[in-house]
Amino acid sequence: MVSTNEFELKIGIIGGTGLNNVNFLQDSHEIEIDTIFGAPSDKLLCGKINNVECVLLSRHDKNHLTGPSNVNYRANLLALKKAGCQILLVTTACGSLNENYKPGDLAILDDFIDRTYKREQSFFDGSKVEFAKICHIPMYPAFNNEMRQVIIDECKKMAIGFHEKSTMVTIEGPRFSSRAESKMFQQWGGHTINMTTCPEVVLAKELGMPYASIGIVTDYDCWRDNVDDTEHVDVASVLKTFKETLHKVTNLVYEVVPRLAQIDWQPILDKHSKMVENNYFRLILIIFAWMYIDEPKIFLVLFIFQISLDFFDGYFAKKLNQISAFGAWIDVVLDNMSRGILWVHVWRFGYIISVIEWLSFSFTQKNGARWKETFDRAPFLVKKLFQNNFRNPLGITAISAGLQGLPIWLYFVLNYGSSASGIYFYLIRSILAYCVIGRIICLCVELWVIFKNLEILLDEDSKST
Ligand SMILES: CSC[C@H]1O[C@H](OP(=O)(O)O)[C@H](O)[C@@H]1O
Ligand SMILES: Nc1ncnc2[nH]cnc12
Repeated sequence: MVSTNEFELKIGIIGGTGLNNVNFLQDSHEIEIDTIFGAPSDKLLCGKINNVECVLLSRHDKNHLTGPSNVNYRANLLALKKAGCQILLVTTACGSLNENYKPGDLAILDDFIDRTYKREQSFFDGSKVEFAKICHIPMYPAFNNEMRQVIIDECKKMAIGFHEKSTMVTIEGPRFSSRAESKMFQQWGGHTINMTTCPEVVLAKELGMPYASIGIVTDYDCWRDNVDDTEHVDVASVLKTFKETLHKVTNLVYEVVPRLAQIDWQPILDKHSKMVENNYFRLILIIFAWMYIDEPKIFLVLFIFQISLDFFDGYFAKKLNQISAFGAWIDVVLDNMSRGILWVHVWRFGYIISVIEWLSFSFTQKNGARWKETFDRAPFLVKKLFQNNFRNPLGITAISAGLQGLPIWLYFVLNYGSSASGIYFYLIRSILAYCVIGRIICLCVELWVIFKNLEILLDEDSKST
């Protein structure tokens, strides 16, 4: 039995250069997975190592036709997550920036220096509702220490030449470094150098997937003085050393995988379910607020409390790396529910607003690749609204004032507004006018989303008949 506490571990393994077309899984079969960020580098190979479920993905595809800058790292990680993997074990062929890290050695990464500049570094780029918030993910520790310790223990047992720590410098490539760069990276404290750790390690963190990387030192890059020019890195030398080292890596993975399955991963991955519990609490508050809708004081306390819970939940989720696609989804569901209750109460035709909100939500939840197309060709207003995750004057007017603020303000005016006089009267009316303008902007965007997606659905229907 390989699971602990009913938890069935599935390990995602990303094979780097030299491991492109090596199938070291038992009972394997291929599956194809698409993601909202596009297709991964290759089909996924599902199988087992010592009875532990694993999913193998070739980083550069089986034929190594995808260069390091063109790897769709987001799709790769999301596809492995979609395939049910909770943790990621990866390999990377790397150069050495330190005399002690010899070709043929293994380096267990513990830090990185990012020198890439052409890659998508985050799922949270504002283009997907599933990843709608801004995510300032902490990067210490970058690599999972439980996994690193298992790899280190197994290297010791197997008497493999290895290094417990390694700061990886990831360059953009595809070219190797110049000598001046290579020497500079040494001075920066880099031990090893490759072209793929970034943004892979960053994206794994964003998805909350523990990640460990085994570096296979294949060359001394080009910083060494007084050596023959033929001893500096080139693709042939990388592949030659890799070939000689391949058995070490696969043997190590065979030993590491069952040991990883003995770790109790549940508490480590539990951060996610904690967020779900907070959302249950929010749901209860919304239901109570609903029950007290005719008693404004109680209603407003409960309602504002659940909104602040949403705000702090989002804030701490980001700080504690507890962000999940489910969290983002349930957030919007609860928002729509609570607003729906208000709209129906404050206006006879309020249900129409709620229906429009739910309809546009249902369309933005569609994962098909064509959803992205709708945004690529969006009118100016829509693009502007989504810019910087709604953190722009138009976004704040539409989302904060129009979408969130207007129904609460209407409720407030309905219960307290009529007694206001003098400057308060004008203040209340001015805020109301600002919120109404925001709601009209929202309405335009929602209607655009709905009609654009209806157009796509009808188009798909007409093609299939
Ligand atoms: C073919 S040499 C350069 C290439 O090798 C490494 O690939 P990976 O990290 O996927 O093992 C390195 O990062 C470069 O992409
Ligand atoms: N010297 C090097 N620089 C960048 N990537 C590498 N992959 C293997 N060796 C490398």
